[in-house]
Amino acid sequence: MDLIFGKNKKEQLEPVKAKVTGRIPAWLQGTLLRNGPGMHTVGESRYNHWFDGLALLHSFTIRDGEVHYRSKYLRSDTYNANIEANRIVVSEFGTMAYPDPCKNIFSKAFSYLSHTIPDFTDNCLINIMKCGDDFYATTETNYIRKIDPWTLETVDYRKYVAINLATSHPHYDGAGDVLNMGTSIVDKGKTKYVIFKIPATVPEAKRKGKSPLRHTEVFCSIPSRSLLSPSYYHSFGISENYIVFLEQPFRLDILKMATAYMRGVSWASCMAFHREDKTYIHIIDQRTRKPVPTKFYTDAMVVFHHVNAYEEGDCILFDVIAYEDNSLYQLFYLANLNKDFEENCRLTSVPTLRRFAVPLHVDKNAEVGSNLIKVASTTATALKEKDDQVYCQPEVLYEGLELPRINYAHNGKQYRYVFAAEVQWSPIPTKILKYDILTKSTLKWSEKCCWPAEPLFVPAPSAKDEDDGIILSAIVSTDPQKPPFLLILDAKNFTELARASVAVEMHLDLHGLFIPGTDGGTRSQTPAETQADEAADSGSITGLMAL
Ligand SMILES: CC1=C(/C=C/C(C)=C/C=C/C(C)=C/C=O)C(C)(C)CCC1
Ligand SMILES: [Fe+2]
Repeated sequence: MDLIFGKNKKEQLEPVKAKVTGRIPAWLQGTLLRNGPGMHTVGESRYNHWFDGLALLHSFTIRDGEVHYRSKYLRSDTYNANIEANRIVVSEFGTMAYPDPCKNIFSKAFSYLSHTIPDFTDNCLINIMKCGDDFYATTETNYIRKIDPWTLETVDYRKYVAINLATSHPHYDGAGDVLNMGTSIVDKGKTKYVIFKIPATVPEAKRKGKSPLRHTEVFCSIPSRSLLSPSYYHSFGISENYIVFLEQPFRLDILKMATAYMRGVSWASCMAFHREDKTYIHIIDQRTRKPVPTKFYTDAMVVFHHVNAYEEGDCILFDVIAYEDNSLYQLFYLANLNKDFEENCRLTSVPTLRRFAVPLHVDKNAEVGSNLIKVASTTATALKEKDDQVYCQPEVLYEGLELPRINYAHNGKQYRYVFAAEVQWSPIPTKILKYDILTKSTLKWSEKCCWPAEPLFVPAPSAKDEDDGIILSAIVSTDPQKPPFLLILDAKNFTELARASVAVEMHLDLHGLFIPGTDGGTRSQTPAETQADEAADSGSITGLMAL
């Protein structure tokens, strides 16, 4: 297990050709670009948690049935400072670090001393976001990093919107505009959740060569129930007209965070799950940009991933992967992910796919205790309570899955299939599955000693059905005889179409995206082109030039 989790991975800067077996569909052309932690020790110092690892981007470029692989560490300030000091000098989720006192290399570190809420890491290890023509590596702090082979420019969200944390799971609308949300901790003492929009394109006259990020606008904000302990969240949901945000009782303690550096404790130790509290369900109307005033709530739970949300009849249905507690984050301490991990790494609650139903119009005269959900497609309930609150109870659809993906063309709309990794009592996936919400049946893929990453759906060009397309997943193995490979499954029947094996040490990644097209990855931007882009402040890049 240490091989998969704790070991530093070498970057593969030159593209290496994969050995393809089977047949890759001719229409599948593009680059699968993914992100995840790849370096867990620097010099003699080691990170405590798997989510602390330095971001390693990797990509599979598929063209005319051939696949090329490459990988590169994100040249963040954090990476550069660590490498230069030859030890960890920037704090991460589970590791508190101190700047190198001998070298004035890293200004971020020094602002720890002068701000109540310290400057966070720019080690963007979780996901990739597309913004207009640009791609960014993302994490959960205020930093995103434009991925460009020459500049690897850092972008501080705070230049455009007042937030200290942001999710690494933005949504996209039909026009490609980005919708994301973050938490503003220090805005005049009013802790709030901020939903913001970054347009994909800006009319030339307004753009003046500037990045679309300059046109970021606050869409709506929601005050935190508690000023000093806002909710932690990893994603949110959107339907055609609404946004779903869960204010869960898994919270950050701002006072603890402000003193963490002095006390020598990690950010993770400033988070706590309050099982005695409720989970508040905020529904924001995208047309009015205002929250629906009714107070909806459910029992305490921990959600990292929203799957989808859509409107049906007079209610909004939304699906999430939920836990009874926060044991997931506890299990990814590297000390647990060793040879005894089967014993050490048991989740105390299995992640379950739960469907919630929230009534959009609450009849003031409805009887207390009555179920306000009238749609026949779900057994989820929403009970009217005496103080006009509504208590929502979910329908459990499936037990034992994480890292959900859908056909994104169905995001916000009625949908049928969830692609995910199967996990039971251990957080590490051993199977990929397709769950059919309509028939409640599953299809699975697994192979001995194989550890699959999040399965990503790519639609076929002339797709008619929701599952007309393929599934891509990067697989690492614990069998030294079996090199890692990109698995390509037919999304309809889950049969293997092809695999592309590469003789490299591959890391287990977290999230990513597929960039369709034939130009990705083969052409590198020349320094002159980059300079021209930079001058225009647009920095357009395509495909694998991102690495
Ligand atoms: C550094 C930092 C944070 C980092 C959180 C991370 C890195 C979370 C990763 C989550 C993943 C990978 C979840 C997968 O499902 C916090 C807690 C926001 C608090 C502020 C400082
Ligand atoms: Fe995630």
